[in-house]
Amino acid sequence: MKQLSDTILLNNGVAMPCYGLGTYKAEGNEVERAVTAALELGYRAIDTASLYGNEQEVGRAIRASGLRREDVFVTTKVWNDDQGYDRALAAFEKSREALGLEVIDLYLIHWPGVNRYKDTWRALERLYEEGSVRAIGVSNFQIHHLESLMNDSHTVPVVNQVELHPRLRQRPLHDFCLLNNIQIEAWAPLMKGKLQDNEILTSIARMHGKSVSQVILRWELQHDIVTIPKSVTPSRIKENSEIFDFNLSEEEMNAIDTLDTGERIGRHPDEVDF
Ligand SMILES: NC(=O)C1=CN([C@@H]2O[C@H](COP(=O)(O)OP(=O)(O)OC[C@H]3O[C@@H](n4cnc5c(N)ncnc54)[C@H](OP(=O)(O)O)[C@@H]3O)[C@@H](O)[C@H]2O)C=CC1
Ligand SMILES: O=C1CO[C@H](CO)[C@@H](O)[C@@H]1O
Repeated sequence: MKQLSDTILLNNGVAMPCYGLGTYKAEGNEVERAVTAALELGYRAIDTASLYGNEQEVGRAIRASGLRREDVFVTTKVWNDDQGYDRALAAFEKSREALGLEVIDLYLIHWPGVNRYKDTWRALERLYEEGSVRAIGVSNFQIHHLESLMNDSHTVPVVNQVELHPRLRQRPLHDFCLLNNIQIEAWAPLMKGKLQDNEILTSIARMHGKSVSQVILRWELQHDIVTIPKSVTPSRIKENSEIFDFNLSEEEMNAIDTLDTGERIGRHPDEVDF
């Protein structure tokens, strides 16, 4: 059975924890306390972005944790306003400074946007080649964005972080990523709490003496999806991480798979023109 500290091997050989903490809409002391609590509980990956305005607090909590730098996997992202070669390099310096970390583990293009993600990708490749980041990837990329990027570049993204939860399984995109050795990572893995009353989930949760959130996160892990639930509530930070002591049966996995309606809570990447 997987453990909280377990990692998956990315396509460049770097190990990434299969589970971590999201930090969107978590700011100031609240996010600092959440990251501290998570690291104390054994979380080893933290997801942030320049957009979230919390890199300083996230970095401070990581640096104060007493953990060795190599034991915490830090992801941040270049926002849409900073797409393009020069702007992305400058944005990276700001993120690195805000986090107070010399090397970032994973740097992602936050959204594909329209035309500039290839220039942004060249900037990320440079950061990777010079050792400022240990891995580079993308977020919210559709199959056609990935194909277009890979046709143009010798570097395959290690990760594609996309909206994914039982209502949005992302099967074709996940299959494409599996074929191309790109790790899928789920954002809004709990659909921001919207599935708490779902009957299939509540009945499976009851069977295992677990919560609906724990069942959803376990379903993601068993589908080999990296998951990063966000919470600033200490009891939920703990609850979400207690998913390494039970197994969903094939039948239960299939039952949760039937919840896929394609419903999104975020924007569709093809409808967003930044
Ligand atoms: N690349 C991208 O474009 C995006 C990336 N992300 C990343 O993914 C992370 C996770 O996604 P996010 O959008 O935050 O949504 P999540 O699905 O993780 O849901 C977070 C919400 O659920 C609540 N919650 C957490 N745990 C529980 C629980 N056990 N029971 C009930 N409610 C719970 C939280 O409340 P509370 O905090 O009050 O406890 C919060 O309101 C983000 O934080 C961010 O790091 C997110 C969106 C887009
Ligand atoms: O990372 C993010 C946080 O959530 C936002 C809205 O849900 C997204 O647009 C953004 O990409």
